[in-house]
Amino acid sequence: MSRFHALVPAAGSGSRMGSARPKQYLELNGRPVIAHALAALARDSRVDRLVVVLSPGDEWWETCDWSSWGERLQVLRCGGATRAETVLNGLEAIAGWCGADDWVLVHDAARPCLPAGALGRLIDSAAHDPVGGLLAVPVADTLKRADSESRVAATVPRAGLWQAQTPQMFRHAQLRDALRQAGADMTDEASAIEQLGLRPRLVECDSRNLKVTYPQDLRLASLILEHLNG
Ligand SMILES: Nc1ccn([C@@H]2O[C@H](COP(=O)(O)OP(=O)(O)OP(=O)(O)O)[C@@H](O)[C@H]2O)c(=O)n1
Ligand SMILES: C[C@](O)(CO)[C@H](O)COP(=O)(O)O
Repeated sequence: MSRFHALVPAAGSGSRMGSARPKQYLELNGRPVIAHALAALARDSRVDRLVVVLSPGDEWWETCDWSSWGERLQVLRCGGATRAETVLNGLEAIAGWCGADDWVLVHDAARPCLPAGALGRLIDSAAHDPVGGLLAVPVADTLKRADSESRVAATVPRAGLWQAQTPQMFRHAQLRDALRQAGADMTDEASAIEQLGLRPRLVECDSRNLKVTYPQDLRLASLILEHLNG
């Protein structure tokens, strides 16, 4: 039977955050951002192992206390120059024990507020899908395409447009093959799967599952976590 594993790319530098330490290690309601992301995944008992992929030069992981996690949490230091490289390196590294048909849920270290219900819905629906799927949010605002002078060149119809989030859940071997064939600049796993001619399932989530990208996102994440855990 196929198992479920989480793979958390955490080798980014957080350039848009502009902080002294990578954003996944910034303190958020008493613990690092990445600890919230891992805890959200761990809450679903179907998730077997949680694999974190760090940059080889990461100096921050060891400064946090992971002693309560035990062997369910595994740490790899094989992150790459792009998110896609980090994920591919992680998939290659776990190929020794991860079954080809096991499901891998790739989740950003920088998404600390994943609601339990959304994770459950993703696993429930993608596990019965021939391709797999991802959490995403239907676009809510009117969309403008800008010209080079920041003037509106066009209004883009939003019907059918979704914002991709994580987790993104695909079978190990298929995702590894897709990422091997795709360029290193793919910004999500679904893009690589789409390049195989497949159509990942969109599973609706909401804006609580934000990615901490800019400084103001931390305050918002803090409030969301209080609401989720309150
Ligand atoms: N070479 C990289 C780049 C990104 N990531 C991870 O991918 C997730 C989402 O990426 P993003 O928000 O773009 O993170 P950063 O690359 O750190 O941020 P920025 O683009 O602002 O530099 C994060 O968990 C980040 O650590 C990674 O593992 N390896
Ligand atoms: C995978 C992702 O979280 C989906 O929104 C995202 O693509 C991460 O990278 P980005 O460069 O910040 O879009």
